[in-house]
Amino acid sequence: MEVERDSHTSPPPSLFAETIPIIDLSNPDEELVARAVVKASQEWGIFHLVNHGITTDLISRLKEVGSEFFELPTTEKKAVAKPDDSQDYEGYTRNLQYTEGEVWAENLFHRLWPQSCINFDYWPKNPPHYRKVTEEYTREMKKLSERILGVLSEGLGLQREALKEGLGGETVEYVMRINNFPPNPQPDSNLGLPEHTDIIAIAFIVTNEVPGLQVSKDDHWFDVHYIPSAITVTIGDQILRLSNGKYKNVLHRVTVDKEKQRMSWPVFVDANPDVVIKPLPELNTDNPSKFKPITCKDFKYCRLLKLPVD
Ligand SMILES: O=C(O)CCC(=O)C(=O)O
Ligand SMILES: [Fe+2]
Repeated sequence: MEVERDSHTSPPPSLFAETIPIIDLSNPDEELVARAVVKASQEWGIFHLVNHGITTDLISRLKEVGSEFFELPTTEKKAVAKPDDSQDYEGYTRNLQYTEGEVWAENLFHRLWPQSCINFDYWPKNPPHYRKVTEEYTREMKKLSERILGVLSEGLGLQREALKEGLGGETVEYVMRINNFPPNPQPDSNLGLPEHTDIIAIAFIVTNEVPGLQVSKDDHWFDVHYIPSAITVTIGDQILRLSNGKYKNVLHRVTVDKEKQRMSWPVFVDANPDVVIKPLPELNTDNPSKFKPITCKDFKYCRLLKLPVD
Protein backbone atom coordinates (compact mmCIF):
# COMPACT_ATOMS: atom_id res chain seq x y z
CA MET A 1 0.00 0.00 0.00
CA GLU A 2 2.91 2.31 -0.29
CA VAL A 3 5.41 3.42 -2.84
CA GLU A 4 9.03 3.83 -2.03
CA ARG A 5 10.69 7.18 -2.51
CA ASP A 6 14.51 7.35 -2.26
CA SER A 7 15.37 4.65 0.21
CA HIS A 8 17.69 6.14 2.80
CA THR A 9 19.13 3.36 4.82
CA SER A 10 20.28 5.21 7.90
CA PRO A 11 17.63 7.55 9.18
CA PRO A 12 18.98 10.80 10.64
CA PRO A 13 17.92 11.75 14.16
CA SER A 14 14.63 13.52 14.14
CA LEU A 15 13.87 15.60 17.19
CA PHE A 16 12.18 18.94 16.74
CA ALA A 17 10.02 20.89 19.10
CA GLU A 18 6.83 20.77 17.04
CA THR A 19 4.55 17.87 17.80
CA ILE A 20 1.90 16.04 15.90
CA PRO A 21 -1.59 17.35 16.73
CA ILE A 22 -3.64 15.39 19.27
CA ILE A 23 -7.39 15.75 18.80
CA ASP A 24 -9.93 14.83 21.46
CA LEU A 25 -12.99 13.57 19.61
CA SER A 26 -15.13 13.65 22.76
CA ASN A 27 -14.93 17.43 22.97
CA PRO A 28 -18.55 18.65 22.77
CA ASP A 29 -17.46 21.65 20.69
CA GLU A 30 -17.77 19.90 17.32
CA GLU A 31 -16.76 23.03 15.40
CA LEU A 32 -13.49 23.15 17.29
CA VAL A 33 -12.84 19.46 16.66
CA ALA A 34 -13.61 19.88 12.97
CA ARG A 35 -11.26 22.85 12.67
CA ALA A 36 -8.48 20.88 14.37
CA VAL A 37 -8.93 17.89 12.03
CA VAL A 38 -8.90 20.14 8.96
CA LYS A 39 -5.86 22.14 10.12
CA ALA A 40 -3.86 19.01 11.00
CA SER A 41 -4.73 17.47 7.63
CA GLN A 42 -3.61 20.59 5.79
CA GLU A 43 -0.41 21.18 7.72
CA TRP A 44 0.75 17.70 8.68
CA GLY A 45 -1.31 15.03 6.98
CA ILE A 46 -1.22 13.17 10.29
CA PHE A 47 -2.88 13.52 13.70
CA HIS A 48 -3.69 11.45 16.75
CA LEU A 49 -7.28 10.87 17.84
CA VAL A 50 -8.02 10.32 21.52
CA ASN A 51 -11.40 9.52 23.07
CA HIS A 52 -12.44 8.31 19.63
CA GLY A 53 -15.11 5.93 20.94
CA ILE A 54 -13.33 2.63 20.17
CA THR A 55 -12.82 0.90 23.48
CA THR A 56 -9.35 0.07 24.80
CA ASP A 57 -10.67 -3.43 25.35
CA LEU A 58 -11.40 -3.90 21.64
CA ILE A 59 -8.03 -2.40 20.64
CA SER A 60 -6.25 -4.72 23.11
CA ARG A 61 -8.08 -7.74 21.71
CA LEU A 62 -7.19 -6.70 18.15
CA LYS A 63 -3.54 -6.45 19.14
CA GLU A 64 -3.68 -9.76 20.96
CA VAL A 65 -5.05 -11.75 18.02
CA GLY A 66 -2.57 -10.13 15.61
CA SER A 67 0.37 -10.75 17.94
CA GLU A 68 -0.70 -14.36 18.45
CA PHE A 69 -0.77 -14.88 14.69
CA PHE A 70 2.75 -13.52 14.21
CA GLU A 71 4.05 -15.71 17.05
CA LEU A 72 3.03 -18.87 15.14
CA PRO A 73 5.71 -20.91 13.38
CA THR A 74 6.40 -19.64 9.85
CA THR A 75 4.86 -22.76 8.30
CA GLU A 76 1.54 -21.93 9.98
CA LYS A 77 1.69 -18.28 8.94
CA LYS A 78 2.22 -19.49 5.39
CA ALA A 79 -1.28 -20.98 5.52
CA VAL A 80 -2.44 -17.46 4.54
CA ALA A 81 0.58 -16.59 2.36
CA LYS A 82 0.21 -14.30 -0.61
CA PRO A 83 0.50 -16.64 -3.61
CA ASP A 84 3.69 -16.05 -5.67
CA ASP A 85 1.71 -15.47 -8.84
CA SER A 86 -0.90 -13.16 -7.24
CA GLN A 87 -1.38 -9.74 -8.83
CA ASP A 88 -3.19 -8.59 -5.70
CA TYR A 89 -1.74 -7.65 -2.32
CA GLU A 90 -3.71 -9.90 0.06
CA GLY A 91 -1.89 -12.45 2.20
CA TYR A 92 1.12 -12.96 4.45
CA THR A 93 4.54 -11.81 3.21
CA ARG A 94 7.95 -11.86 4.79
CA ASN A 95 10.99 -9.67 4.11
CA LEU A 96 13.51 -10.38 6.80
CA GLN A 97 16.94 -9.93 5.23
CA TYR A 98 20.00 -8.31 6.70
CA THR A 99 21.07 -6.93 3.33
CA GLU A 100 21.83 -3.19 3.51
CA GLY A 101 18.83 -1.18 2.38
CA GLU A 102 16.32 -4.04 2.52
CA VAL A 103 13.08 -3.70 4.46
CA TRP A 104 12.76 -5.62 7.68
CA ALA A 105 9.19 -6.70 8.22
CA GLU A 106 6.57 -9.38 7.93
CA ASN A 107 3.10 -8.30 6.95
CA LEU A 108 -0.41 -9.58 6.62
CA PHE A 109 -2.87 -7.86 4.32
CA HIS A 110 -6.55 -8.66 3.88
CA ARG A 111 -9.71 -6.86 2.91
CA LEU A 112 -12.26 -6.11 5.61
CA TRP A 113 -15.10 -4.50 3.72
CA PRO A 114 -17.34 -4.48 1.67
CA GLN A 115 -18.45 -8.00 2.47
CA SER A 116 -18.51 -8.97 -1.23
CA CYS A 117 -14.74 -8.27 -1.45
CA ILE A 118 -13.69 -10.31 1.57
CA ASN A 119 -11.66 -13.44 0.94
CA PHE A 120 -11.52 -15.31 4.24
CA ASP A 121 -8.73 -17.52 2.86
CA TYR A 122 -6.39 -14.69 3.88
CA TRP A 123 -7.81 -14.28 7.39
CA PRO A 124 -5.89 -16.36 9.94
CA LYS A 125 -7.82 -19.33 11.36
CA ASN A 126 -5.48 -19.30 14.31
CA PRO A 127 -6.05 -17.75 16.82
CA PRO A 128 -9.66 -18.91 16.43
CA HIS A 129 -11.22 -15.63 17.59
CA TYR A 130 -9.22 -13.59 15.03
CA ARG A 131 -12.28 -13.26 12.78
CA LYS A 132 -14.75 -12.21 15.45
CA VAL A 133 -12.45 -9.52 16.88
CA THR A 134 -11.47 -8.21 13.46
CA GLU A 135 -15.09 -7.99 12.33
CA GLU A 136 -15.98 -6.03 15.44
CA TYR A 137 -13.05 -3.67 14.85
CA THR A 138 -14.10 -3.20 11.19
CA ARG A 139 -17.56 -2.00 12.22
CA GLU A 140 -16.01 0.57 14.54
CA MET A 141 -13.44 1.65 11.95
CA LYS A 142 -16.16 2.27 9.40
CA LYS A 143 -18.02 4.57 11.78
CA LEU A 144 -14.87 6.47 12.72
CA SER A 145 -13.67 6.78 9.16
CA GLU A 146 -17.04 8.06 7.94
CA ARG A 147 -17.01 10.67 10.70
CA ILE A 148 -13.53 11.89 9.76
CA LEU A 149 -14.26 11.85 6.01
CA GLY A 150 -17.41 13.87 6.78
CA VAL A 151 -15.44 16.48 8.68
CA LEU A 152 -12.82 16.66 5.93
CA SER A 153 -15.57 17.06 3.29
CA GLU A 154 -17.13 19.94 5.20
CA GLY A 155 -13.66 21.44 5.56
CA LEU A 156 -13.64 21.67 1.78
CA GLY A 157 -16.97 23.53 1.90
CA LEU A 158 -18.82 20.44 0.61
CA GLN A 159 -21.56 18.08 1.83
CA ARG A 160 -20.52 15.54 4.49
CA GLU A 161 -20.79 12.65 2.04
CA ALA A 162 -18.62 14.25 -0.68
CA LEU A 163 -15.31 12.47 -0.03
CA LYS A 164 -16.94 9.12 0.70
CA GLU A 165 -18.92 9.37 -2.54
CA GLY A 166 -15.81 10.46 -4.44
CA LEU A 167 -14.10 7.28 -3.26
CA GLY A 168 -16.96 5.00 -4.32
CA GLY A 169 -19.68 5.42 -1.67
CA GLU A 170 -20.66 2.06 -0.21
CA THR A 171 -18.08 0.30 -2.41
CA VAL A 172 -15.12 1.98 -0.65
CA GLU A 173 -12.75 -0.77 0.49
CA TYR A 174 -11.40 -1.23 4.00
CA VAL A 175 -8.15 -3.15 4.24
CA MET A 176 -6.26 -4.47 7.26
CA ARG A 177 -2.50 -4.52 7.25
CA ILE A 178 -0.61 -5.93 10.20
CA ASN A 179 3.07 -5.03 10.23
CA ASN A 180 5.50 -6.97 12.41
CA PHE A 181 9.00 -5.51 12.74
CA PRO A 182 11.08 -7.96 14.81
CA PRO A 183 14.23 -6.76 16.62
CA ASN A 184 17.02 -6.12 14.13
CA PRO A 185 20.68 -6.43 15.17
CA GLN A 186 21.75 -3.67 12.75
CA PRO A 187 18.95 -1.10 12.86
CA ASP A 188 21.01 1.49 10.96
CA SER A 189 21.09 -0.67 7.84
CA ASN A 190 17.45 -1.60 7.56
CA LEU A 191 14.13 0.20 7.72
CA GLY A 192 10.84 -1.43 8.62
CA LEU A 193 9.25 0.58 5.83
CA PRO A 194 11.11 2.97 3.52
CA GLU A 195 9.84 6.50 3.15
CA HIS A 196 6.54 6.55 1.32
CA THR A 197 3.15 8.14 1.05
CA ASP A 198 0.18 5.76 1.21
CA ILE A 199 -1.51 5.25 -2.16
CA ILE A 200 -4.88 4.92 -0.44
CA ALA A 201 -7.27 7.60 0.90
CA ILE A 202 -6.71 7.60 4.65
CA ALA A 203 -5.27 5.21 7.26
CA PHE A 204 -6.19 4.60 10.91
CA ILE A 205 -3.25 3.13 12.80
CA VAL A 206 -2.79 1.51 16.19
CA THR A 207 0.61 0.24 17.30
CA ASN A 208 2.29 -1.49 20.20
CA GLU A 209 4.28 0.67 22.63
CA VAL A 210 7.53 0.60 20.64
CA PRO A 211 8.15 3.82 18.69
CA GLY A 212 9.43 3.80 15.11
CA LEU A 213 7.05 5.77 12.90
CA GLN A 214 8.54 9.02 11.60
CA VAL A 215 6.90 11.66 9.42
CA SER A 216 8.30 14.42 7.28
CA LYS A 217 7.14 18.01 7.56
CA ASP A 218 8.87 21.03 6.03
CA ASP A 219 11.87 18.80 5.21
CA HIS A 220 12.38 17.62 8.78
CA TRP A 221 11.70 14.19 10.19
CA PHE A 222 9.57 13.94 13.34
CA ASP A 223 9.14 10.98 15.64
CA VAL A 224 5.54 9.95 16.13
CA HIS A 225 5.25 9.22 19.82
CA TYR A 226 3.20 6.34 21.11
CA ILE A 227 0.08 7.50 22.91
CA PRO A 228 -1.73 4.63 24.65
CA SER A 229 -5.23 4.13 23.29
CA ALA A 230 -4.84 6.79 20.57
CA ILE A 231 -5.57 6.08 16.93
CA THR A 232 -3.18 7.78 14.53
CA VAL A 233 -4.69 9.03 11.27
CA THR A 234 -2.63 9.57 8.13
CA ILE A 235 -3.80 11.18 4.91
CA GLY A 236 -2.89 9.34 1.71
CA ASP A 237 -2.60 10.16 -1.98
CA GLN A 238 -6.27 9.72 -2.84
CA ILE A 239 -7.44 12.41 -0.39
CA LEU A 240 -4.66 14.72 -1.63
CA ARG A 241 -6.04 14.34 -5.14
CA LEU A 242 -9.76 14.51 -4.30
CA SER A 243 -9.14 17.67 -2.26
CA ASN A 244 -7.15 19.19 -5.14
CA GLY A 245 -4.09 19.41 -2.91
CA LYS A 246 -5.72 21.00 0.14
CA TYR A 247 -5.06 17.99 2.38
CA LYS A 248 -1.52 16.72 2.57
CA ASN A 249 -0.42 13.12 1.93
CA VAL A 250 2.12 12.64 4.68
CA LEU A 251 5.54 11.22 3.81
CA HIS A 252 6.50 8.67 6.44
CA ARG A 253 8.79 5.74 7.23
CA VAL A 254 9.31 3.18 9.97
CA THR A 255 12.62 2.48 11.72
CA VAL A 256 13.50 -0.79 13.46
CA ASP A 257 14.87 -1.40 16.94
CA LYS A 258 17.85 -3.44 18.03
CA GLU A 259 16.07 -5.13 20.92
CA LYS A 260 12.38 -4.51 20.65
CA GLN A 261 9.68 -5.87 18.39
CA ARG A 262 7.40 -3.23 16.92
CA MET A 263 3.94 -3.96 15.56
CA SER A 264 1.36 -1.78 13.86
CA TRP A 265 -2.19 -2.29 12.62
CA PRO A 266 -3.16 0.25 9.95
CA VAL A 267 -6.64 0.03 8.46
CA PHE A 268 -6.57 1.58 5.00
CA VAL A 269 -9.62 3.21 3.47
CA ASP A 270 -9.22 2.73 -0.25
CA ALA A 271 -11.28 3.88 -3.24
CA ASN A 272 -13.14 1.33 -5.29
CA PRO A 273 -10.68 0.22 -8.03
CA ASP A 274 -12.94 1.46 -10.87
CA VAL A 275 -13.59 4.89 -9.40
CA VAL A 276 -11.98 7.81 -11.22
CA ILE A 277 -9.77 9.63 -8.73
CA LYS A 278 -9.94 13.33 -9.46
CA PRO A 279 -10.38 16.62 -7.61
CA LEU A 280 -14.03 16.79 -6.53
CA PRO A 281 -15.79 18.77 -9.31
CA GLU A 282 -17.49 21.20 -6.89
CA LEU A 283 -14.05 22.42 -5.81
CA ASN A 284 -12.87 23.57 -9.16
CA THR A 285 -15.01 26.55 -9.89
CA ASP A 286 -12.18 28.91 -8.91
CA ASN A 287 -9.11 26.70 -8.88
CA PRO A 288 -7.85 24.69 -11.81
CA SER A 289 -7.47 20.97 -11.21
CA LYS A 290 -3.96 20.11 -10.09
CA PHE A 291 -4.32 16.40 -10.83
CA LYS A 292 -5.35 14.41 -13.88
CA PRO A 293 -8.37 12.10 -13.55
CA ILE A 294 -7.28 8.48 -13.36
CA THR A 295 -8.99 5.29 -12.22
CA CYS A 296 -7.91 4.07 -8.83
CA LYS A 297 -6.50 0.86 -10.28
CA ASP A 298 -4.46 2.69 -12.94
CA PHE A 299 -3.26 5.17 -10.34
CA LYS A 300 -1.92 2.37 -8.14
CA TYR A 301 -0.38 0.58 -11.09
CA CYS A 302 1.52 3.75 -12.08
CA ARG A 303 2.61 4.49 -8.52
CA LEU A 304 3.81 0.96 -7.86
CA LEU A 305 5.79 0.90 -11.11
CA LYS A 306 6.97 4.49 -10.52
CA LEU A 307 5.39 5.67 -13.77
CA PRO A 308 4.27 9.30 -14.11
CA VAL A 309 0.61 9.91 -13.23
CA ASP A 310 0.01 13.58 -14.09
O1 LIG B 1 4.01 1.14 11.35
C1 LIG B 1 3.45 2.23 11.27
O2 LIG B 1 3.27 2.95 12.25
C2 LIG B 1 2.99 2.75 9.92
C3 LIG B 1 2.84 1.67 8.90
C4 LIG B 1 2.74 2.21 7.51
O3 LIG B 1 3.16 3.29 7.20
C5 LIG B 1 2.11 1.38 6.46
O4 LIG B 1 1.79 0.20 6.73
O5 LIG B 1 1.93 1.89 5.32
FE1 LIG C 1 2.30 3.94 5.30
